[in-house]
Amino acid sequence: MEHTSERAFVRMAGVGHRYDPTPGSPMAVQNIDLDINRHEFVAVVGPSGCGKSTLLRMVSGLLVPSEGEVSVFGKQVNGPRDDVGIVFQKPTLLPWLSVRKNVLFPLKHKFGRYGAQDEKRANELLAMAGLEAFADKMPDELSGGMQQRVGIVRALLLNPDILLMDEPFSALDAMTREQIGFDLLKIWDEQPKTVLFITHSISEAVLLADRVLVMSKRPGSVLDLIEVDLPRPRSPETIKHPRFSELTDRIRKHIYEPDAH
Ligand SMILES: Nc1ncnc2c1ncn2[C@@H]1O[C@H](COP(=O)(O)OP(=O)(O)OP(=O)(O)O)[C@@H](O)[C@H]1O
Repeated sequence: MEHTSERAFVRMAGVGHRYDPTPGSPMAVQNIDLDINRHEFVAVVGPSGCGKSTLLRMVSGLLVPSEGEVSVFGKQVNGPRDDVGIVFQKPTLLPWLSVRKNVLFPLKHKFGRYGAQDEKRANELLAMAGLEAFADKMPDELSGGMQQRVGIVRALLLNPDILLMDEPFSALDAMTREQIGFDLLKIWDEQPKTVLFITHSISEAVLLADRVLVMSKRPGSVLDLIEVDLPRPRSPETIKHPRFSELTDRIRKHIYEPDAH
């Protein structure tokens, strides 16, 4: 029997989707073959509307592909999964709950209650995200960057195997964005997860990921899958690495000169 650790943790095989089921209607994404290893960090870049979110929704199980198959640990995904945490562009915190209670809310929603152990873990994760002093504050007392960190901690508290992030930092200013990226890597290093991370920022993709999936314009397919062979831990120094500009240039060429390939 094949050993599970030798299998791709997330596998997309011939995956495609059309929102309009009428035969002959245009595909949103097509022919996606991608294996993601356990605890790998894969970033997805590509032009607007190429189907990045569609891809992410198919991995989450919220969307069933009209072609091909998505599987996790060898089991086909055919409905919403429990072991997936999702972080969107906006954290949508509940304004009437404190930061800690916001973070604990999904547990309460899922199991009807949470215990002292959960609160302890919430406090640990909040500390890891630099939010220790803000746990009892209300969301509107926090900056946008802090609120987004709360959203990430909330997704991590359920300890999902897979973390899906859909342009999680795009509403943030450049400085906060870079810092929160490094904070995410620190958390990922301490609590490894399989991450699928959508971004419009080529440099962010290279700075954070193990591999970058470059998608073509609609219907989105795989243009390139780039191994980011930059040393870890990544830091602001990584940006000065000559390989960093080589990799970002390669992606930029795909995006801005797609016909050259
Ligand atoms: N619910 C839907 N119904 C019909 N068409 C949809 C739906 N959601 C997305 N689409 C279409 O599918 C294509 C891919 O959309 P998707 O949101 O996955 O792209 P994206 O790469 O994430 O875009 P962006 O970078 O602008 O966020 C787009 O052309 C979009 O209009």
